[in-house]
Amino acid sequence: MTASRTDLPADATVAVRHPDAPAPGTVLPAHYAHCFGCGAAERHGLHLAIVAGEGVEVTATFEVTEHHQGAPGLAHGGLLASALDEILGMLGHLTRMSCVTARLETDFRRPVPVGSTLHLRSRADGVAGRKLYASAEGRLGGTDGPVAVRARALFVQVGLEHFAEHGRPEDLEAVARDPRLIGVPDYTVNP
Ligand SMILES: CCCCCCCC(=O)SCCNC(=O)CCNC(=O)[C@H](O)C(C)(C)COP(=O)(O)OP(=O)(O)OC[C@H]1O[C@@H](n2cnc3c(N)ncnc32)[C@H](O)[C@@H]1OP(=O)(O)O
Repeated sequence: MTASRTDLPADATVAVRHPDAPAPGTVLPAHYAHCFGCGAAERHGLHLAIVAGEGVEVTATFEVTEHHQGAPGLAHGGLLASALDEILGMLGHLTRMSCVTARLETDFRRPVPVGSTLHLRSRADGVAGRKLYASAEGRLGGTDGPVAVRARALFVQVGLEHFAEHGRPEDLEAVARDPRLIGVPDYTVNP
């Protein structure tokens, strides 16, 4: 099989849970109130409530509704990838790395019907310099249910200037006025 750009490199080390990471079972704060994946203020968002697990692992449940359709009665694949991206990105809460998705590889194994509950789980597979490698899955109906979607991802650690330089000015100004819109702790910026 051809090597993938999300394969763990030989120099990768184990991802370490930050000593100040929220305890297992804690619902993690949204990293941004208007985030499509986890923000409560985003009316059209997924509103994922993501829970810290043991080690560098998080979980969430995603209720698939008629607003998530791609084909009649079935979830849209891009939207499922968004849910996986979100639960993968939230691993940064546990490692205290401010990361953005560089690569996301998704396998769609089964159709996901409207009305189903997708049980999402992600975990960090390793770290190499600024790169965090992680994988995630979504199971239908229960944590032991059949795997419907699976993803592997590479996140790259960025400094706060990434957001300051590239974000839309009015949104950055809104955050400056109300810092509570950002729900991340003090991240480690330089590894
Ligand atoms: C708080 C976080 C919450 C997360 C919320 C959910 C996640 C998201 O939706 S994030 C939004 C979507 N993602 C983005 O907008 C990111 C857009 N991309 C970028 O800004 C840049 O390409 C970025 C930051 C990823 C990398 O750029 P840059 O900082 O210049 O680093 P660069 O030197 O190119 O790459 C660093 C390393 O990653 C590797 N890399 C970068 N992109 C990729 C890729 N697509 N595939 C494989 N490897 C890659 C590089 O090869 C390099 O490896 P090495 O260190 O071994 O040489």
